[in-house]
Amino acid sequence: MVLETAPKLPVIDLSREDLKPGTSSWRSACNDIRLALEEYGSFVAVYDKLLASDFRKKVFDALEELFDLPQETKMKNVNPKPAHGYMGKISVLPLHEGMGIEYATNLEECEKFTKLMWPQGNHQFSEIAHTYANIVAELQQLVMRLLFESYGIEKHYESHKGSTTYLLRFLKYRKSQTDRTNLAFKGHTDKSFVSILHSNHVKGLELRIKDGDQWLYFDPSPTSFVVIAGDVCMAWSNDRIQSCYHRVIVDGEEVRYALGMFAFLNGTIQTPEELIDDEHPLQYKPFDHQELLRFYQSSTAQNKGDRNMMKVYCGV
Ligand SMILES: O=C(O)CCC(=O)C(=O)O
Ligand SMILES: [Fe+2]
Repeated sequence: MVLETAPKLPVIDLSREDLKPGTSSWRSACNDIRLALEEYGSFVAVYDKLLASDFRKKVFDALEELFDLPQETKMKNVNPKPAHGYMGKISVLPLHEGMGIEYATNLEECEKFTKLMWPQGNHQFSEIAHTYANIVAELQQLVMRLLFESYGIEKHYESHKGSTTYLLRFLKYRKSQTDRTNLAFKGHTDKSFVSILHSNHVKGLELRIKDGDQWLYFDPSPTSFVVIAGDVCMAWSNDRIQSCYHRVIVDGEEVRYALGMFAFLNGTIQTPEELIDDEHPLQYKPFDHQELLRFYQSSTAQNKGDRNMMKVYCGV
């Protein structure tokens, strides 16, 4: 149950004109982001870049058009990595359908996906997916830059940015006519470094803050993006940041459309030495993100849900 008295997620405005390196608003954004991620594993970023030229409406119209395609077409979105390709009626989540474009900041990848869905072509869709992916990648990079700077490790930021790739997922949720459950996406932590979620006006995303047993609900708005720390960020940060446990509930009759941008890293991931000290002894050995995904994939359903999976995989 979501308690009426539940605290709200921190909200951080990243659209401000004066948010420039070296300014006091930049320094306070650095601080706010680190505190939010350390205390909540998540925050709401206010970012207005979808609003220009009615672009946000085009995004959700495109999602509707995509999910209206026949089931056998959507099932052509195949990717062996976990939660990268089509998930839907074939999965154990009857209320949830998802599709994904890996490396979505590249136009060719968006075109490849579009060609699978619309062999006759749909130039507009690939443009929209590509533009959306790049807007949200820019937001993710801003968040990372602020976070690295607040830890005093800005010298590592460019290489981090250079090794980041993005999976864009399109999500649709609706109330089931037959099932009694309203749990559309069961509680989990993401295997990404960070994830950025955006949805239409329909509520559903709930998040649990560190060590708490209360669910906080997210109230969507056209300029709100939920930034969620994934398990990889938790290991990288030496447990300073806890990955955020979250789920999706569908209650009403309205269809919920959402988009998730998941950041993954190439190459070996290790905790920067600046984040290791007497108070924070090293918790995780260096690891590879793709191998972590394979480990996750080969785990039993029970281990997949284990909050200690990172410790089992690469704990010191
Ligand atoms: O639909 C959402 O807002 C959340 C989706 C999600 O948690 C995921 O795809 O990992
Ligand atoms: Fe998730």
